Amino acid sequence: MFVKHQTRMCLLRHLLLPICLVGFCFFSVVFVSATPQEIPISQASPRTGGAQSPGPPVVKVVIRQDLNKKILIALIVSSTLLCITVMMILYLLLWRYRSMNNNSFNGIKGKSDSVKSSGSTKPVVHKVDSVTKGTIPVYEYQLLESGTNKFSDGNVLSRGGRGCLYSACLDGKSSVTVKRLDGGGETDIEKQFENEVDWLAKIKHQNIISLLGFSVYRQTRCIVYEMMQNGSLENRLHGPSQGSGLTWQLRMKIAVDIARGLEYLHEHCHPPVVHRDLKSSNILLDSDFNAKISDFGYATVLMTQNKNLNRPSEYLLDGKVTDKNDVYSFGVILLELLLGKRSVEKPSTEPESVVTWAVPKLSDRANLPNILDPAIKGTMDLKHLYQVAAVAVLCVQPEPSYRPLITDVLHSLIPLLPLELGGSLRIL
Ligand SMILES: Nc1ncnc2c1ncn2[C@@H]1O[C@H](COP(=O)(O)OP(=O)(O)OP(=O)(O)O)[C@@H](O)[C@H]1O
Repeated sequence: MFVKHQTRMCLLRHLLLPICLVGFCFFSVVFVSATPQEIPISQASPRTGGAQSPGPPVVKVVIRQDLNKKILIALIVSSTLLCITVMMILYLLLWRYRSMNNNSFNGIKGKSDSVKSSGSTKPVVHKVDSVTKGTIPVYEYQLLESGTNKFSDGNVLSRGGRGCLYSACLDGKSSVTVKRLDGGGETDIEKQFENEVDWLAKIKHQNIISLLGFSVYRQTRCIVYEMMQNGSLENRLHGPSQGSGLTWQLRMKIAVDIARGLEYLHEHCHPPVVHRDLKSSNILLDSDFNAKISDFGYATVLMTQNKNLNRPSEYLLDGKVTDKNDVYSFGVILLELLLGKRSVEKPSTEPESVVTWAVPKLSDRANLPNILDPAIKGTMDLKHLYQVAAVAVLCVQPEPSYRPLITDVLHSLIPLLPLELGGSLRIL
């Protein structure tokens, strides 16, 4: 409503000048037409007595010079009117073209007609109705531009396949993360952008990344998220620190956090949501190592290509997507946490999935301590280790129906996590 009102006001403002000019011309015409057209000159003879003799005829004298002047005025007025009408049409067309160009986005299911992000340089944040419920702040592009030092290289957190991620300071205090996607007209990027914003606008959970807002400017789409200071789980496990900062307990906390986020998607969202792109690079860690699931770009989009080898084979075969797909991906992450190996190792020849590498070895649990991530060797109760490994193997079963529900996974992990980290394990 607010945005519609604003649009109407803006239209009125733009039309005011032409309306005034037309009004002025209209009154000029009325005024000219209201002046006498003829000047009658009567030459009546003096009346004598009661007898009335027919007087001489009234002579109407039309002054020729005056007539010419009126024709001239009429011509000027009509040509001015014509000019103004043409100008008004051109002006309206130009205004419409400019507003379409500045805000060509028709996504978020039509809601972003309301996105008025480029008209002014004022750093204003509007709140508009989200797709379904709640509100999503719409940031002015200029605010994001200044918050990221004009999207400078110094602010780049990561360069992804679909765009760059920047750190930004929007209110002068806390920092946020801005994902900038260029090529918004391309349907693939547009769809992912819409998916991401649509889903995150609806989903609010402690273990799912928070959407702070978005912006649409020409072909550029930006999504603003909360800052996750400890980056991705992938980077923590396989980056320079090689998992040394992640203790056994912290790894269990991360596993439980992910399972909680997934349980929310599968069991508490109506209809259930399948993430479809769960992997360690999409698990983000905040300053307290709380894990949150991110990247909902594929949450409902049917994939034609499968870049993610974390995904189970049936995904490729018949394209059916069930919540068990996410359970498989969760199992892969659990194996990464236990073994410290990447989901897909890329040696010189064939890439090998951690599943095909680890599952045969895990058939004999006595092998487990030998293949465990060296960073956590000897730091946990062996019974707990076997239990977690058994859960991981169940999750990556080739047959989806043999995999457990994420809620069962969660409830088998909670007793292994200390009370102070959100589990139910009491350490005496
Ligand atoms: N909110 C955030 N706070 C801090 N770092 C983040 C945040 N979001 C993403 N990152 C970092 O940026 C990396 C890339 O994230 P992004 O979502 O841009 O990936 P992507 O471009 O979708 O790549 P891919 O398609 O391979 O998943 C993450 O792995 C993480 O390290």
